[in-house]
Amino acid sequence: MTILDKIVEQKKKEVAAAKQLVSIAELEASPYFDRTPHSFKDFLLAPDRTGIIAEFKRRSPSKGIINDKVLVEDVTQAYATAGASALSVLTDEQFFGGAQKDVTAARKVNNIPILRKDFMIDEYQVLEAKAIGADVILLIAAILTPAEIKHLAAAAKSHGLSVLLEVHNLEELERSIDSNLDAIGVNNRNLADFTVSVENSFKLAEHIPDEFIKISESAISNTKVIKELKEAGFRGFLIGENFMRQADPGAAIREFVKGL
Ligand SMILES: O=C(O)c1ccccc1NCC(=O)[C@H](O)[C@H](O)COP(=O)(O)O
Repeated sequence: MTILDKIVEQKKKEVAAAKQLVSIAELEASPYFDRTPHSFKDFLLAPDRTGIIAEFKRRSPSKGIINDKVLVEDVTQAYATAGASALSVLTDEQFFGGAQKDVTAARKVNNIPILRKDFMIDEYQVLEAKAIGADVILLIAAILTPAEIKHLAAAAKSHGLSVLLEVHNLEELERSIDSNLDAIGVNNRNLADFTVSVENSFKLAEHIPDEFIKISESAISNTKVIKELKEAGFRGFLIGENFMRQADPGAAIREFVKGL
């Protein structure tokens, strides 16, 4: 069983439990439910921002604890002030040490798009994303069928949320394209064995249709590679560990953007 299988198995249990605890009517009663989300595309294409999607990530299956000493409000505000185009906040607790309340805490102090970073398998989680104040959801092709992607992307759109599809190879990309997607992210981390290679983004770039914003995800640790990715057509750069492993992730992003 791969780590991804384990995460999905756990996620199914969590979603079933959440449905018993919080009804859809209660999610819809959240003060954030009627909020108009920020457009992921608009912020990624804004010339005065960096294209960086800066991630708040306490730990991960591949690295264990990365940083559990910092506050989500402090780090995400520092990310936004440094020029991040969007924030990514992990809400998976078991494997990443995240929480849904982290998104709401980041929402209260930031005015740029927030990606609810989790393993989405059910429409209920899309409603949760809206209720906690997120603007963007992630759909991971490796764990979803084309029909599930279509359904979840349409559900997100109907609530004004942007949709980022994550792929790892050409087969996933070709079977998952859908008109309700806003952006396609190439994950440079193989989620089955955790090996990383930014080459994966360069390899898949030309296969991503132009109507979708191209995003490169994971293992981005220097500004030289961002310049090369931009030349290959990428407009978004999802960076977590490179900032979060520092005692002060805000200082780390400030230093990083000087090199762009
Ligand atoms: O990061 C992991 O170990 C991981 C393991 C299994 C599934 C997903 C995983 N990461 C999710 C991500 O996609 C990254 O958090 C994100 O792209 C940022 O990557 P990085 O800059 O390398 O922290």
